[in-house]
Amino acid sequence: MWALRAAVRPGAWLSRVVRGRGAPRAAPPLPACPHRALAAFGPGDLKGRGGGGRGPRADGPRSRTGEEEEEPEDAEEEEEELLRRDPLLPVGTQRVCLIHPEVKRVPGKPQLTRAEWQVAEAEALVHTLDGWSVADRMVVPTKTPDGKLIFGRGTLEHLAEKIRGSPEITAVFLNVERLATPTKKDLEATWGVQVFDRFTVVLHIFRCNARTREARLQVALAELPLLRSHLKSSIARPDGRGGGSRYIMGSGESFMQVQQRLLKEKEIKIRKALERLRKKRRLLGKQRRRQEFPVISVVGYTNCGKTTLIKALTGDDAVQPRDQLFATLDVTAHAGWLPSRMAVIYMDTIGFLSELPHSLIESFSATLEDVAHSDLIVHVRDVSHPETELQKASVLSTLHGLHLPAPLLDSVLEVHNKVDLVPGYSPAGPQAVTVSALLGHGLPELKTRLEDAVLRATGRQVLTLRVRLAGTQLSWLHREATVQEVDVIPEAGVADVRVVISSSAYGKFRKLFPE
Ligand SMILES: Nc1nc2c(ncn2[C@@H]2O[C@H](COP(=O)(O)OP(=O)(O)OP(=O)(O)O)[C@@H](O)[C@H]2O)c(=O)[nH]1
Ligand SMILES: [Mg+2]
Repeated sequence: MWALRAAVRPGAWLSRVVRGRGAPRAAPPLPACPHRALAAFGPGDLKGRGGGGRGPRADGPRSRTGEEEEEPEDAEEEEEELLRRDPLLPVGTQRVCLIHPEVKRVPGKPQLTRAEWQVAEAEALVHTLDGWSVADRMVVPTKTPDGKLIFGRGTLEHLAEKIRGSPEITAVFLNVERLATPTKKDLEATWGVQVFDRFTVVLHIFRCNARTREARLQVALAELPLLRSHLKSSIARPDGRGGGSRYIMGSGESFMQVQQRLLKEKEIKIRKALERLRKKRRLLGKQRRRQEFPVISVVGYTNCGKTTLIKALTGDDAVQPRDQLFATLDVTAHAGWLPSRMAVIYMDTIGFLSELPHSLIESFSATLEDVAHSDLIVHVRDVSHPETELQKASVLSTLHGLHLPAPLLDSVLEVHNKVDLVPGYSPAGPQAVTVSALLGHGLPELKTRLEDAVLRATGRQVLTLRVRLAGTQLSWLHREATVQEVDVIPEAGVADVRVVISSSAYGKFRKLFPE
């Protein structure tokens, strides 16, 4: 008896299914975006993040089944027009005074996030912007963080004194979700520098990192509330120069009404374009499921190492991890192989952030649709982060908000990453796998755990089947299942074949080749 090791080739069909994700293309230059953010996309990346035949290709594949709706010819030009060009933040060096309004704790109400963490996170956002640095940071108590005034008169004046007396400060980053335009203008007049809120800063980072058509349109959709608020405040100008009450000759509409109508039309167009792209994405998801590749979604807090881990698991050199918040803004698919040589697809997803501005969550939640359709979720955690537990809580609460199927939520595999930065680290529970994605430590153990979980989740099994060498059984198994090993028994004209096979494929096999 002699043994043949089965050669499992990636197969063109696999790369085809993996490829059609995301669809980045050479985007027109994005003005005023930090060089640091753009630099991370090498020239090759503009052709498609996956690169190397594995990543998404320029325009997504046409469906072989003819199910895909034809895209209108001028769709791309129309989309270009929907994307705003004027910068959200000033270009060049900025030394920011970071002001974090801290709401007094309500007794008896648990506080999930601590002020120091929120300040540290706001600082990380500032550092993501090219040329921006934090000159000073202050935690200022407030009772009304969402009110028109935020701070009382006395505090406001004290801050004004401090800011105006510090010439090195060129802007203020007020760590609130959104500032109403009139409040922003009042604060700017009092403090004598530009004032930015979290929404604008995060939106700017998103805009700079958005490469695919879907991500760019999502950003454009998230920007609409900002445009509406600017419109309202420009029209409410006390000098009356906003033109709100003037009627456009013959139209019966005031200037305000025309602008509002244009914004509404823009929103409808963006939503339509997004729906078109999402349909395409769902179709590719369906194709993947039809081919029965198990899908593993890799989720986690931003900067925890999701992309690095996928790169380590797949060996995909075109994957670009970066030390930056929100480096990944699109869900991308990458092929990998587990120890039994079963092909799987890893989905790299957008990182989570606590208190992500609302309209961004709404715009980007569709990207996480794919997570609901995966077979397994891997939750990557940066265990070297001082607030790793709070990050975990934040990720879990976002996952629960996605209304995922219960078995998927119950089977989440936790991966503790960056253990190289925590000497002697050992996880609290026995369930988590510890790795260093960067150094490649712990990956064999992780792959074994992934395989067990995938087999359990997908109802696949590892079987040894006896086949006749003369027939088509062996080639059928090669096509429809993952052949791990073939032990040929020449004298009997048969072989024992070890396969990973889904229950439906096994049913078909038994029907086609009854024993
Ligand atoms: N020391 C160490 N650094 C790591 C490890 N894994 C990732 N990193 C670093 O952490 C930073 C972020 O890594 P990414 O893989 O881009 O993180 P991400 O979770 O994909 O981030 P987003 O896409 O922004 O959400 C990079 O600088 C990586 O080199 C690790 O195991 N050890
Ligand atoms: Mg990433």
